[in-house]
Formats: sequence, C-alpha cells, structure tokens
Amino acid sequence: MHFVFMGVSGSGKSTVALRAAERLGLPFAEADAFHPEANIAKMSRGVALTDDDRLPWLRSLAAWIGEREAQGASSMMACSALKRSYRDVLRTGAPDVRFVHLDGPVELIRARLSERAGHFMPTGLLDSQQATLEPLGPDEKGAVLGIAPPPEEIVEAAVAAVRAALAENGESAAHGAG
Ligand SMILES: Nc1ncnc2c1ncn2[C@@H]1O[C@H](COP(=O)(O)OP(=O)(O)OP(=O)(O)O)[C@@H](O)[C@H]1O
Ligand SMILES: O=C(O)[C@H](O)[C@@H](O)[C@H](O)[C@H](O)CO
Repeated sequence: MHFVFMGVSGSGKSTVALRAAERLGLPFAEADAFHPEANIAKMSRGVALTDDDRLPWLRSLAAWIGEREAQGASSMMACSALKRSYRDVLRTGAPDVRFVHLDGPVELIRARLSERAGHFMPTGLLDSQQATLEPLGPDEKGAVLGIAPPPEEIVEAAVAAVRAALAENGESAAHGAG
C-alpha cells in the first residue's frame, strides 16, 4: 500500500510525510526532488507549472511507486498531487495508492510560506496552487488531515491512519507490504 501526502505548497507535506515515514520505517520520496530542472526554474521565476510540465514528473513518481511495489514494499511520498488527473497518474504505479490531503486555511499556509527560508517555491504561487487544487472525490481512497495543530500532532494522526489502513489490509509497516 502506498501513501501520498498531498496538498498545496506550504501545507506541510514534506514536514509531516518524512517524519511519518521515519516513524513507520517506510521508504520515502520527496516529489520536489523529481522535478526536472526546467520545472524548478519555472516555479522559481514565479510561473505556475502546466499539465504538460507536470505529466513526465508525475510519471516518474508513479514509476518510483511501482518500483517499491515490485519489491513488495509499502511507501510514502510527499507530492502536491493537486488534480484528480494527476492522482490518476500516480495510481497507475500500484494497485493500492492512497492520498492524505493536508488541508487548511490559505492564510495560515501563506503565513507559514512567508516564514519558510531556503526553498525555491515563491509564496506568490500559492493562489495558483489553491486554484488548481481539486480535493479528494468521495470515490478516491484516502483521508484529510487538518494542518492547524503542531507538526508532531499531525504526524501522530497520520501514523495512526496509515497503521489502521495497513492493518485493515493485513499488512504491517515494519515488514513493508507483507
Ligand atoms: N503543523 C505545522 N505547524 C507549524 N508550521 C508548520 C507545520 N507544518 C509545516 N510547517 C512549516 O510550514 C512550512 C511549509 O511546510 P513544508 O515545507 O513541509 O510544506 P510542503 O507542503 O512540503 O511545501 P512544498 O510543496 O512547497 O515543498 C515549513 O516552514 C514548515 O516548517
Ligand atoms: O505541481 C506543482 O505545482 C508542484 O509540485 C509544486 O506543488 C511544487 O513542487 C511544490 O509544492 C513546491 O515546493
């Protein structure tokens, strides 16, 4: 089973998913690290990516999930996955890909982004991220977590949700996808 922490830039995907993956001993991918240089350059200039910019990137992420699946491992990823069609690409990676949407008020996210240092993503792209975001549909497997609490609390909730999902499937994180 594979878990993608999704949400707009600044929603806390990297912060929460990395710590949850460490807690659960799951392999982790930071989707930002898979962007081609042209995409990073574009976002750094304050220009939003298009569907065409994102497609090869999403395919490379689906391939990463597919590799973990082939190894019999579960996995965790931090990836904006803003549109359903993007999540559809990620779902091609393995039979069971689930999403954890980190969701909260845009002004809270803007405040966090304006304080974040050393990241290529300008705060000015947040409105475009919000406009592009399509929340999970009722038929999409996953969960929504609020981002107001401190990170440790969200990590705790995420770990519990992932453990519950794995247990329902008769899997345990410690042994990968059993
Ligand atoms: N629950 C939280 N409470 C307070 N600050 C937080 C919380 N979660 C994340 N942050 C801070 O908010 C900023 C954005 O978080 P983070 O970089 O994890 O977001 P992201 O969704 O991965 O963003 P991007 O997609 O742009 O990489 C960081 O400076 C992080 O330390
Ligand atoms: O689809 C996108 O627009 C991108 O994935 C962005 O969301 C960034 O990569 C990330 O949020 C910035 O750190």
